[in-house]
Amino acid sequence: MTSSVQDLKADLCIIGAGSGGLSAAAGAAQLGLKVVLYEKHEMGGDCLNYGCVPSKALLSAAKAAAGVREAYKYGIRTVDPKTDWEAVKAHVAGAIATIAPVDSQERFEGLGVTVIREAARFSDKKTIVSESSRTQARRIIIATGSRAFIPPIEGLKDAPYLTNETIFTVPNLPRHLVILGGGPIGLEMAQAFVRLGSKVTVIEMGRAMPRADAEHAAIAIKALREEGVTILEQHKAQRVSQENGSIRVHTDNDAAPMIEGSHLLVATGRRAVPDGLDLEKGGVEFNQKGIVVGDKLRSHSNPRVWALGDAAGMEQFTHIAGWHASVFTRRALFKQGTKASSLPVPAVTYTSPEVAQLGLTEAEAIAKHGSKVTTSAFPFHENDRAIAEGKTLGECKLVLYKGKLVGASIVGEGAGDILQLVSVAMSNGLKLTALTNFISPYPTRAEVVKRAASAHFTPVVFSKNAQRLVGLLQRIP
Ligand SMILES: Cc1cc2nc3c(=O)[nH]c(=O)nc-3n(C[C@H](O)[C@H](O)[C@H](O)COP(=O)(O)OP(=O)(O)OC[C@H]3O[C@@H](n4cnc5c(N)ncnc54)[C@H](O)[C@@H]3O)c2cc1C
Ligand SMILES: NC(=O)c1ccc[n+]([C@@H]2O[C@H](COP(=O)([O-])OP(=O)(O)OC[C@H]3O[C@@H](n4cnc5c(N)ncnc54)[C@H](O)[C@@H]3O)[C@@H](O)[C@H]2O)c1
Repeated sequence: MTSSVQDLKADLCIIGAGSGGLSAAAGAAQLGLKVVLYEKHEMGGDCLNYGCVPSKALLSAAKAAAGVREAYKYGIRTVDPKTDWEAVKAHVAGAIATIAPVDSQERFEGLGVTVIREAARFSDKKTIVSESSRTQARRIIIATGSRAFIPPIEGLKDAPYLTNETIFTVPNLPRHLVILGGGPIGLEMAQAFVRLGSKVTVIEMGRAMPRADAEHAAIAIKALREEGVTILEQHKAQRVSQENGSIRVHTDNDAAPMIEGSHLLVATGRRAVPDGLDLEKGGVEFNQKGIVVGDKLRSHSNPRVWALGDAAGMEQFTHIAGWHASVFTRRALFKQGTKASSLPVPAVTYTSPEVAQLGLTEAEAIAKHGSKVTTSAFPFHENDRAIAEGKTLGECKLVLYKGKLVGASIVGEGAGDILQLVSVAMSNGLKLTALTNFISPYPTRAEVVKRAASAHFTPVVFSKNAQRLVGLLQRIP
């Protein structure tokens, strides 16, 4: 520590200026609290710099290429698209640069937040220190995110592997990208690169998209395979070796015991990393998932401390980090009883087709509630907008327990946007009838939600009893 250490007092000290930390800082500062925010790297964290934004920007470039390839289906003649990798990277960088001001130091200083661009750590239970500062705070938020988990596979650490921090700036478009992991990162990147012209092989030790509805995941996986992605399920990577500039991944499955590629992307999950935080000095308990907090997001061992986003060891999404900031604000500042589990969690994998999940999957609902679980579904191939646009692959499936919504899964074009309708209904405890009792503009894809909900009532609405009732009512003049 330098001799000129700045002593600060704060209502709230936040470590990490990613989605969770920034949302909490903006809320608290605008409510009049004195906030000190530490960030050791880039403002905006993973989502802006190495996660959601670059991945969705890359996917959009890839979708443009796919659109050109598909144009003939609509009567449009084109030539085969060519990828200018430098220009694609410029598009990705441009998206980051356009959003960056919203997360910038200047914006947060404008809100009254003291921003310190240094690594922070605990020096005791209520004090955070950095190279040039010491902050005593009434409340402390740990929002330090997560990092790519590199599994202990023989030879991997010595191989020139890529992660989400390097894939978006890789110098040349990979000739053959081998991806370890068939989760959202692996599959989004697989589709992006195959569409941009790389050969792509995904090695997954279990089922690809393991957390999604099994039927809907299968639809998306089939579509990716049809586009040329090789997806090897039930293949566990066991060893990595290098040979004449290429990388070999050796698996435990004789069907494909060795895959050789030009580049290797590791996408085998993400872990919260406490290194450098001196959590023991802060009396903050930590395990391999993250900071030990319950549904209230508050450390059991040091109640002054809260954990938000990926550091809290729950679902790893930007919208969850934002929601955690909201839970903190409601609990700590407004003394409300909101918990992290108060609302159902949406998860969307942005492949084409998208796979969007909310609350329980059908399998999870059956495991939890048993045989009274039913589903009500509607296929995209009966949706007029999908037909008109030639994108009929997909389905909306509502999961019900005793007629009450407990989950939903949608696979298809725009699934993530369409899911929001169900999210509003479920989050606000609306009855299933709420999803039938509105005028849905025609022709929209989101009509599938109304049709799936209506399908649940069809047997009753058009039953013999209903026909009898209508017959009787007709006698009334
Ligand atoms: C490739 C990829 C694609 C993704 N796509 C999506 C998506 O489409 N939708 C979605 O919802 N989620 C997506 N995610 C997940 C999402 O990015 C994370 O869940 C989200 O960024 C978590 O936010 P956070 O605030 O917890 O952490 P982060 O955004 O990681 O921020 C943590 C910050 O803390 C800083 N920090 C750490 N330690 C210290 C310290 N000691 N002192 C000071 N600063 C520190 C870090 O530098 C970092 O800036 C994606 C992730 C990846 C990797
Ligand atoms: N669209 C989105 O919202 C989005 C996109 C990307 C990432 N994310 C977030 O980032 C997190 C991390 O994503 P991820 O895809 O890296 O992790 P993940 O945990 O979702 O998937 C990792 C996959 O790697 C497999 N795997 C692990 N070790 C293996 C081995 N040795 N050989 C073969 N397969 C192996 C696992 O079985 C698993 O299916 C996600 O949980 C998600 O919350 C979200």
